[in-house]
Amino acid sequence: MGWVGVGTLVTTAGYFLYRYPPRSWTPDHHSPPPDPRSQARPASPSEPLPTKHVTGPSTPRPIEIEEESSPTTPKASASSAPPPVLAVPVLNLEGEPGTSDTRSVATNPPAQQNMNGSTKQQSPDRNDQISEIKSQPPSLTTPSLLQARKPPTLSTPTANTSSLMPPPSVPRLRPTPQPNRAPPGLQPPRSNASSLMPPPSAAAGLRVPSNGGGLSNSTLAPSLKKSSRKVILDPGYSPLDWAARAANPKSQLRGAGVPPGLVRVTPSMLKSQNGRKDRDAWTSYQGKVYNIQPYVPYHPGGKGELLRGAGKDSAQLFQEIHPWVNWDGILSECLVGILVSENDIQTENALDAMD
Ligand code: HEM
Repeated sequence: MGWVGVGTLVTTAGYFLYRYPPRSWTPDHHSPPPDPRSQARPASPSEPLPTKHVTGPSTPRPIEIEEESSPTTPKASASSAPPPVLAVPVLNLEGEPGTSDTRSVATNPPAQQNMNGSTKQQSPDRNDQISEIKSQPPSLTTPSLLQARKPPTLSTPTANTSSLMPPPSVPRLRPTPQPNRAPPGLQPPRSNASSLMPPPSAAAGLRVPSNGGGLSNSTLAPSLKKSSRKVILDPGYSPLDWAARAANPKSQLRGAGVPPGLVRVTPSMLKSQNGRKDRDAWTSYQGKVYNIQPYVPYHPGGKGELLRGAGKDSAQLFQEIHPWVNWDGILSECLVGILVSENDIQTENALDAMD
């Protein structure tokens, strides 16, 4: 692929250099040479091509070569084969202009036919002669070199028409790697540690990760999946109102008739405290029993939700719905006692009886 591209580039460049510059050069500078060239051509007009090509404007090119290497070309022709040598340069130089010159449409088809037929037959001779010419006259100028290189391009006559197209990809524009950094003024501000913290909320001080651990997928799932089931609390029952009430020692949040100090609560006792029949609602959480009755009007989830855990352990429900809520921070003043088994109470009562 690379060689093909290089070859196409060379051929196109050579073609343009050959086509345009020579026109300006040949008529201006070398008007006389065409005559000798035309004279030299008749010597080789064994084929019909040379005659047609003589009319082509490409005649001056060979003249340039002859002018520079005119003494050499006759020598080469004399050494190898005089008549073919003279004919070969004429054919090479004239073949291109013959095809390139579009003066008359009628001349083109024969020129191509001649090119096709002649190139196939004469291409090896041309190459040999061209190589001889190159080797013999070391003082060949750049245009001569270009002309010598052109024959390979002429091997494909269609390439002349296609060569009119712009060169494939001579100027390869490599996109300069632009730095991704934006101007200093446009750079986004670095996120501080504070920006990553959750926004403060009214109950922020009351929320802590449950079990002292970080948030897990299970903890975030309920808040993302379920819509808010919060209820509209009555005036005076906001979280702040509850905090104020909990801070008041006269509130007696543990319930009336509860002895001071922690009470040993059996499962049967807990079950009886279900909030019915004018009894306070107790619930257990992590081995501790709380009186949740005073918190019912303050519960953001509503009375019914909170009372679902009345008379039993609410750890599972609590963890499923809002594990981030600081249970102990909210209900610390509602702590009644600790949950014990029925056997423990019986043995204790037996020991008390023995005393
Ligand atoms: C049987 C036990 C409980 C159930 C079934 C329950 C149910 C609920 C429900 C459904 C919500 C609304 C959640 C939402 O916004 O989508 C809620 C919110 C809340 N509950 Fe409970 N709850 C229970 C126990 C408790 C307890 C014992 C406390 C206090 C220690 C409490 C404090 C809260 C708080 C602070 C919110 C607001 C949460 C927030 O704003 O993110 N809940 N509860």
